[in-house]
Amino acid sequence: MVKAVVAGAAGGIGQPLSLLLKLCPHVSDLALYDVVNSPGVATDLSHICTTGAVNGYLPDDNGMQKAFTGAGIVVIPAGIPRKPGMTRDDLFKINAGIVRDLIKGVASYCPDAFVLVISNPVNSTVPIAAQVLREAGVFNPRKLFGVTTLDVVRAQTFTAAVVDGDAKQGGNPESFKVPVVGGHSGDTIVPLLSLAEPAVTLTDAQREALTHRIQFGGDEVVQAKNGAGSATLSMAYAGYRFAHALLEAACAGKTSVEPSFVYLPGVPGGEQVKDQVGTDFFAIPVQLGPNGVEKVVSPLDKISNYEKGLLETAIKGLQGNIEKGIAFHKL
Ligand SMILES: NC(=O)C1=CN([C@@H]2O[C@H](COP(=O)(O)OP(=O)(O)OC[C@H]3O[C@@H](n4cnc5c(N)ncnc54)[C@H](O)[C@@H]3O)[C@@H](O)[C@H]2O)C=CC1
Ligand SMILES: O=C([O-])CC(=O)C(=O)O
Repeated sequence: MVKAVVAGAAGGIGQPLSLLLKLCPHVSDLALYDVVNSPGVATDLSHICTTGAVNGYLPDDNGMQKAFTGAGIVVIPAGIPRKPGMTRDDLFKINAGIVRDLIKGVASYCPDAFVLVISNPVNSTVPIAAQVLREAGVFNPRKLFGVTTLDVVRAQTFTAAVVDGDAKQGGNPESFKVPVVGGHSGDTIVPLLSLAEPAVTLTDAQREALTHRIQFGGDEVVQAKNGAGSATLSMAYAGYRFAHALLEAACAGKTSVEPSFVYLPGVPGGEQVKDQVGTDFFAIPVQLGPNGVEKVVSPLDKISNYEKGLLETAIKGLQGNIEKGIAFHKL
């Protein structure tokens, strides 16, 4: 069992994600850190009759140090969300500094923890996190993850919705596995529908519409919430799903393969993918083990020509986002 930290725990994602972690059998101790309201959220959750203490911390009185010390996993959904008309990159100005400061805390107080970055723009905040950890001499690329699971969840759900009604193709979202690679914003998101399991048969028009819906699923929620933020509940589910898979591997020896945005040169099998895509950071299926990334399980040799085109576009956008993150915290 491990101590888990949620940084940004009082927010729209942080609260339901903390609830799910309170139910997780691998979490012995839940530390909720935020600049506001975390003690209240912690007290509320502490009445739930699952084992494991819950404590809330604010920045004063060395709250970050108390929250982070001894953590085995730190999940970071801290920072501002989008409003209609904004891109994820528009969040960089504020969220870059928030992530940098939280990762400094990780480096000082729990350098061995798994670090799961949810805060947007993920394509840039993960490179920032890597830079801060590297500067502190504690960067372990096998333990740093940009959480892209919501793209995978959407790919499952939306694919099932398209094939629903076709008895041969199923229609139960939970039965689908669709790898999603690249980054986490618009056309840097590359769903690999040709590798869906079970296989799905789509017309060209269906494939294009489905790809677009997965790439811009975040915008769908931002528009529907109409100024009240972006995806929170589906993100809490996705963040928990990834954290749970990692803790199953770390605490119960049950490995699984999940896509995540990782530092390619630092993970086993990552160099070959870097040779193909040219970027240092990339979302790719990775096998999870007790120490984090065991190895990359790349599907890139098997993708369709249509997906090769998507990948080319994705790489162009991704490169700039990564460079922006690196430039923000130059060593
Ligand atoms: N990776 C992904 O797939 C997704 C990422 N996101 C991103 O997650 C982030 C959070 O979204 P929401 O929860 O909806 O926002 P929110 O505004 O509801 O919550 C953010 C929380 O972070 C806290 N916070 C701000 N500065 C902090 C600091 N320095 N230390 C600790 N906590 C701090 C705030 O007080 C607030 O409670 C956004 O950047 C959003 O774009 C959202 C959905 C999906
Ligand atoms: O769209 C946003 O800003 C939040 C997000 O990353 C998502 O829902 O995928």
